[in-house]
Amino acid sequence: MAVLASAGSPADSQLHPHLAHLTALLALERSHALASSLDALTHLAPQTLQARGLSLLAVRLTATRTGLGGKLLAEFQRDDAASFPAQHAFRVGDVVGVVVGKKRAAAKTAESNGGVDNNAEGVVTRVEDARLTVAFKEDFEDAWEGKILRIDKLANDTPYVRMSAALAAVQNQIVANSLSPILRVLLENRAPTFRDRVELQLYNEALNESQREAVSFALSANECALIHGPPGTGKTETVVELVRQFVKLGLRVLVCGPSNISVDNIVERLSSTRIPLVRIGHPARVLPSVLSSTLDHVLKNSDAAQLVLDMRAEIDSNIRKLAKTKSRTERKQLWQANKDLRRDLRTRERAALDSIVSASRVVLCTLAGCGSRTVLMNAGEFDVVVVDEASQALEAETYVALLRAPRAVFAGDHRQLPPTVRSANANKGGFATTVFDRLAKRCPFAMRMLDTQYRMNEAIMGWANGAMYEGLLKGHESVRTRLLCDLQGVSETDETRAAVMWIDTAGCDMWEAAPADDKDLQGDSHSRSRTNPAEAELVAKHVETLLDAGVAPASIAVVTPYAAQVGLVRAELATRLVSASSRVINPTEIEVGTVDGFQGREKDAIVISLVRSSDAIGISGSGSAEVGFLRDERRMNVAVTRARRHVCVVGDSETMERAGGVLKGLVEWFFEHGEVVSAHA
Ligand SMILES: Nc1ncnc2c1ncn2[C@@H]1O[C@H](COP(=O)(O)OP(=O)(O)OP(=O)(O)O)[C@@H](O)[C@H]1O
Repeated sequence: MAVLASAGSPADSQLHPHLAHLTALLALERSHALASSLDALTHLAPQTLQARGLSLLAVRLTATRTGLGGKLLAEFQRDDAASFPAQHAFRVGDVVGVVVGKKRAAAKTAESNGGVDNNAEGVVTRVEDARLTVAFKEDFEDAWEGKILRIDKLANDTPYVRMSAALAAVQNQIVANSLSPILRVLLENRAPTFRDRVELQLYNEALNESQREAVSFALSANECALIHGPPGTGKTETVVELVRQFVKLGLRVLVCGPSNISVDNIVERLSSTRIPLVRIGHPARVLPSVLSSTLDHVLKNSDAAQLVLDMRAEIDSNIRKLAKTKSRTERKQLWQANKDLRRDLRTRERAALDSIVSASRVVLCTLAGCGSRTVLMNAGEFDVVVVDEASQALEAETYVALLRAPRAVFAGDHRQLPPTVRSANANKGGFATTVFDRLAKRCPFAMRMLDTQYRMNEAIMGWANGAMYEGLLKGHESVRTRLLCDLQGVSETDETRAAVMWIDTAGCDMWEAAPADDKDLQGDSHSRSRTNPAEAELVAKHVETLLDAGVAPASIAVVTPYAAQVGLVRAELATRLVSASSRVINPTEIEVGTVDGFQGREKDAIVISLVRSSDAIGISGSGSAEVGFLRDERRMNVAVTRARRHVCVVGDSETMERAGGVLKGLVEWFFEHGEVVSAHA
């Protein structure tokens, strides 16, 4: 890959085999992720792109302001000032590119974002009916003034660039023999070591025994420790306590997760403590509740902000003058003045940002965010990195964070789904295997499991406990017997009294629909191809029964492994619920999604549509039914453990039993411990 092959890179013979393998897989994944966007942008007609929601045509620059970091905040509207097409897919946080005219220049390679030879890339900060606001690092006003423009949604290449750079940096450390202790454990197969424990003075006295043990154990790790948190066991609570303990010891902590939401969950809980912390990340991409912890916000309220206020005022006054000036020469001068002012502003703000970051005891950002300039400036200054949702993080992206500290704690659950990998070949090569997976397998002694869950009725927990957690999980007494009928306004019915239920389609000829294209066995495309219309009807009927008993729509979610089934269930719910005229329910309040998309979430009632149902067709030579990626036990684990009070599986028990393994066990457990109803009933 480009980064490893660059000047000063090690010779092939010095490449660490595992890093070389990861680098190759990263290249596959990156080109797969960028290819579809690149293809569309360079080969589809502008009108087609607009119809698909990927481009906005015939727009103009209507206003500019100066945002934090000297960024140019540009507002765009359609030339006719009308609303944007309803189907557009532009969202806050998206990376977009602006082109003068209607056509994009032909792509060169996938190396630049989307392959376009245009560097006017920005991040969407606001989406309104007829106005789009985008933040740019550079000035483009003079190029866009008075012109008809086109805005395209681009693939975000930044994470891939940062992962590449991290792998190359680690490789260089190997050559220089300067690997940090945590990287030595990972890449030289050294065993993690632990020091003597010290007595703990907890901030959160409510932590249970296993949470306390996990905190104390992680504090004693010299290189790394794993905190295994099955669903609802208070992983985040534990991580928050751990971070506070690290700070108490005088350490500087970098807290990361693979997604913005994983980071924000911790920011939300940590910000109520008095620890000086800062959340690094584009404000457009963070939860509104944590905005006040973002670097941009802290900067705005710092002393340094005063210094730059005058400069901003001058820029904005130039912008006002520009609106009144007709002279081309004068306009050019004003643009140039603003360019210079913004550059100056950026330099000053950068210095201020760096001083805020270095004064923070705790810095929080995504794993890929650790490769940003702001964090890089502080490289080497962190004592420990804490990675939450580590079992959802690509190994390559984890290295971006691991380069910043000698020691790490990983929290996650390798019994739930791994990170999504789009390229089938990268997946086959093991790109979804996480650092957490590797360490949990190689060094189980470096892991502590949280054993008390605060989410599920005991019957819901039961199957997952046996199948995934060696029976070590306990239900806290506050949740052990919780049912839907205990909720206010919910009446007692067979359904609301049942924690675990199976609506069985066996023998009902409710077959799955033939896949549209079964050739592509890559996870998501494969999943998109399966539906089961009769099952969708049963799901909608069950949801209606729950609503009739008084369960709130927002307390119910439907999950299914197959993306195509999501659409079918939504349509079925809309038809069924809207046609019942006595009901004042908006069917969209009931969340319907894929199992993969619902990881990390929970609801009082979960209805699972299994989809797969076949008789002789699809039975393999071994006699087991072909059930595709439903067989992944981690997917079933995630599906079932989203529920607090009620989980209802709608599916064909015969097909599942023939599939064997975890699915056979699921049927047996539900049939023994739950309410079973035939779809015939
Ligand atoms: N020791 C405890 N005593 C009482 N409640 C607790 C305790 N630890 C966690 N909880 C509660 O359990 C719930 C789940 O906790 P938390 O969000 O930390 O879990 P998690 O493991 O991060 O969840 P997920 O499975 O979604 O990753 C929260 O409502 C939290 O307040």
